[in-house]
Amino acid sequence: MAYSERRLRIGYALAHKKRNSFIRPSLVELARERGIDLVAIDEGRPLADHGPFHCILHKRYGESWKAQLRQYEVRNPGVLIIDHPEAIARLHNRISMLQVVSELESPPDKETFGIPKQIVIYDSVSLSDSATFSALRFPVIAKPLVADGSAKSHKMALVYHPAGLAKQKPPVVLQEFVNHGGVIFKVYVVGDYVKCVKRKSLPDVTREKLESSEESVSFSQVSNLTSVEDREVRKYYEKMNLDETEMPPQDFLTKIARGLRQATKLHLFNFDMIKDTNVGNRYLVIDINYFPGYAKMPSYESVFADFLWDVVQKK
Ligand SMILES: Nc1ncnc2c1ncn2[C@@H]1O[C@H](COP(=O)(O)OP(=O)(O)OP(=O)(O)O)[C@@H](O)[C@H]1O
Ligand SMILES: O=P(O)(O)O[C@H]1[C@H](O)[C@@H](O)[C@H](OP(=O)(O)O)[C@@H](OP(=O)(O)O)[C@H]1O
Ligand SMILES: [Mg+2]
Ligand SMILES: [Mg+2]
Repeated sequence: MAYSERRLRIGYALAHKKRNSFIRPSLVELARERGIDLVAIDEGRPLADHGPFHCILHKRYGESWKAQLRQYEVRNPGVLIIDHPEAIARLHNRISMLQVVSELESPPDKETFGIPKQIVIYDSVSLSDSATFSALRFPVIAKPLVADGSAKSHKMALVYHPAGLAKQKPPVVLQEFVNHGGVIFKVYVVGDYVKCVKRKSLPDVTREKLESSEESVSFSQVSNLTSVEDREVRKYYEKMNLDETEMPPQDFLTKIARGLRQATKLHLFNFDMIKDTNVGNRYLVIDINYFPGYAKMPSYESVFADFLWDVVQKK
């Protein structure tokens, strides 16, 4: 790629934790060498007092912030907002998030994709009414409906039996648990760039396990776990070899990523995918996250420098 004399000014508005994990010196330096200046947007001052920017990267919420972005765009029609709050909001609800996947056409390839069967429950009365969840097979995962990045929104439970539902807090999504060999594929999307990595996931649930287990078990952010306390689970991971798990084909992932990008109008997200062990070559998307932990992606610095340069040129 030819980098001209032109320099790009990219403003970023990120919460403290995100800023620390994403805006690393290695990113700032590589971007600078390639003619891109990454400039912090100070939360304590109005956005209008900042700039000018070619592009604004952000993961910040709230009505005031949304209004400021709208106003900034009106006053600076050349600025590129990555991404628009209305588009991001779709990922803050675990039903609308996966609805996008269901609307995509699964390619007539060897591999197919979809989402697990799920329902949403808004009140405690329905949680104790077996008619509500008669269409679901247990175990299920109870996930908070809201997925806004808060610690609460990551708190889940693997519910083995209907009796375990009483403890769950509506509004909650009940999603069928699908055995997938304990490996999850995290597919990072940065514009046209698509990179898949493997991570540890929840272990498969055998029939014996289902019969002998208590009603439910709580967990949070399994794929980011650094230590595992449960002895049985630890043994499962020791036996499982992540390296031996075959990656889904890149062109298959690229097609899904492109479909999701077009449908959501988002540039920066990742999606979690599992492979159903009971159905050959059937993949299920279970989660989509806006602006995920990109620094865990190999060479994220150059991927972002290329992306920012290209996306501003296209505007
Ligand atoms: N339907 C499912 N079948 C099997 N395992 C699942 C299913 N849904 C979720 N999991 C497991 O639970 C984990 C957490 O679920 P999910 O990804 O929806 O939560 P999250 O808190 O939004 O995660 P993230 O940290 O990626 O935002 C997954 O990484 C996977 O290991
Ligand atoms: O990259 P993966 O493994 O998918 O996990 C990410 C979550 O999905 C993101 O939601 C986290 O970012 P936020 O804490 O800003 O929501 C993000 O936090 P990070 O950027 O601080 O690493 C990660 O935990
Ligand atoms: Mg996830
Ligand atoms: Mg998520």
